[in-house]
Amino acid sequence: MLNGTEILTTAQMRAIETAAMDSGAVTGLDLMERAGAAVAGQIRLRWPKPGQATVLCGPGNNGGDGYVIARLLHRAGWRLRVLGLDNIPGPDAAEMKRRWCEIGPIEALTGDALRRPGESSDVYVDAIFGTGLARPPEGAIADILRYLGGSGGDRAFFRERLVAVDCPSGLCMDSGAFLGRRRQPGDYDLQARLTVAFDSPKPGHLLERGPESCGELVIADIGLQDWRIIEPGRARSLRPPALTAIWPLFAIPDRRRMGFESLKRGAWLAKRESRAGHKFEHGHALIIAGDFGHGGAARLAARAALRAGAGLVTICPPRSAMVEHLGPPDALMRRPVDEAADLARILEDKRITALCLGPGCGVDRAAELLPVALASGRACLLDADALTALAASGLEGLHADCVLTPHRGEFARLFPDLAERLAGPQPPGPTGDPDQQSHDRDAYRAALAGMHGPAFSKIDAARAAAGRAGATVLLKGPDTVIAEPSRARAPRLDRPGRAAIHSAFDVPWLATAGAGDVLAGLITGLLARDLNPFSAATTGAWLHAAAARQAGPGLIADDLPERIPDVLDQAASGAGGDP
Ligand SMILES: NC(=O)C1=CN([C@@H]2O[C@H](COP(=O)(O)OP(=O)(O)OC[C@H]3O[C@@H](n4cnc5c(N)ncnc54)[C@H](O)[C@@H]3O)[C@@H](O)[C@H]2O)[C@@H](O)CC1
Ligand SMILES: Nc1ncnc2c1ncn2[C@@H]1O[C@H](COP(=O)(O)OP(=O)(O)O)[C@@H](O)[C@H]1O
Ligand SMILES: [K+]
Repeated sequence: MLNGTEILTTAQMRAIETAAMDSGAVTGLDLMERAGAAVAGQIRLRWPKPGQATVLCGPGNNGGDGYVIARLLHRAGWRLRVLGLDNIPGPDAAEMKRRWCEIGPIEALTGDALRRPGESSDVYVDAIFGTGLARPPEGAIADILRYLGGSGGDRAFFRERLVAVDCPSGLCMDSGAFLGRRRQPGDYDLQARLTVAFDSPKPGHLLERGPESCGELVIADIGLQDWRIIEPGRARSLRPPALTAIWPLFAIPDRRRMGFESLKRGAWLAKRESRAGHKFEHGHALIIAGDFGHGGAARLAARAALRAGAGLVTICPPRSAMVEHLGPPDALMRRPVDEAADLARILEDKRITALCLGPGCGVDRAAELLPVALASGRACLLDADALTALAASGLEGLHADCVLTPHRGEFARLFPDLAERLAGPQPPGPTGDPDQQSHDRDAYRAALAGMHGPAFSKIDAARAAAGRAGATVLLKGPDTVIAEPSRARAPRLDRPGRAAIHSAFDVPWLATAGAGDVLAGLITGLLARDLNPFSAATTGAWLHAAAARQAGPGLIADDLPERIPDVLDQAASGAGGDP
């Protein structure tokens, strides 16, 4: 299991490489040789018997890596076909290309060459584009990428044989979107068996289409440690399905420290054990429930808040629905809340440290109670109906101790413009595929021409939302992103708050009714225990997925809180890994 570590944006990665090269301690050629050697080594590990490899080299340094890989595989006894472009790449890639040319020929990088009958290879190395992808692939290269993605009917063939250098080409490493393609899974998206990335994962390896497209992800050390901090003992190889990590991410390259922050979960647990504290020292969480017949969601949240270690948890349905909450757990307290004044009265008790509003609440009731909840200044977890109410009120009254936990639909209600950007860039035409939309081809090309740089990512969206809300935002999904507002006194665009990705692609059974309510309860319990909003949200996301992992397929939301003790036990003993 992978422990929490840093991810780097492509800009940060470039900053580190530049710092390393500027120091004079390492050259670009050295780095390229190491990168190529890492990929060739991983290939030889998986295919111990030398076979035939086709290496596809693009116009930049990613292609340079490809020429190194070809040379090293050739030296190891492989038969090589190298397809490349007739361009003059940067000096390092040009030198690697020259060294390959002393060994063998370069064929033109065209679909026809790739498709030539009788030229089947055991391994195809995709060294076309890496971090330098600046716009959607077009023309012959787009054709090649579609072919590798199975447009010739060979999807399974390439999925077994494709090794991507740094990333599958066309994937935007800052967002996990295929540039110029639909954000949803598309036909012929590249799917590699293995991706070898350098130094650190990038957001695109973990978000959206990245995990599926990359296949097994190996992070190769190319000796850039001195220009960043590496957490001791960190795992360096991972399979996306096994990812459970929290990945703090900072936007500002800082050569001394790239911003890793251990969540110190072990220490946090130990602190709890060592406190000879009264139950109130572990906080008191209030869970607002809805009308009769809708109490299940709030009860799931309440159970989760108890399991997360809140000292006390009180559920607050309307008086008419109290009877629905008379069953277990007996640890749960019950108090009726019919209207805002009732809630205000309960909140006069200063020992109440956090509230959860939204699950099963009903939009009208959430709208009525929201102002009192927010005005109380208590830590507030807002989910489900509270988010709908919040969207209608224009985010009014939010403060820094609030955590919003929208899924995509709720996010779109709260931040329609951000959701729209996140759904794009959408090339014109119903399918967005120029081959299927020939009448729209000109418009498509015009749109592509205007596209530069990384696509707007889920991290960008969550960060912008957190900045706007002045609160922590957890945007749900298999690639949950958590962002906090800027902690700078005056919010600065170039200094956003922390962000983390929590990857749960390996537990698709978590997408089940009520799972979100449990997450809301876990985070509320942690808020009640005085974790700061960002830590509560990241820790809650981790606990949630870890519980789902333990429960396995067949999970229903009710199972999740019951798994928490085992998850905590394993985390405390180190067996479950420190997220
Ligand atoms: N910078 C370094 O020192 C190192 C870089 N390495 C490799 O270098 C890669 C980054 O290299 P580059 O920055 O040269 O970038 P890439 O090789 O990823 O691609 C950049 C080139 O492709 C062109 N390009 C971008 N999008 C295009 C499109 N849609 N259609 C046609 N051409 C397009 C650019 O104009 C540029 O010529 C990394 O991913 C990694 O594989 C490694 O060798 C390690 C060391
Ligand atoms: N494919 C998936 N794999 C893993 N986790 C997922 C997946 N889809 C959704 N989730 C997680 O499941 C939970 C579902 O929450 P939500 O959408 O609010 O559902 P509900 O309202 O039914 O509880 C969230 O924590 C989300 O991150
Ligand atoms: K690549």
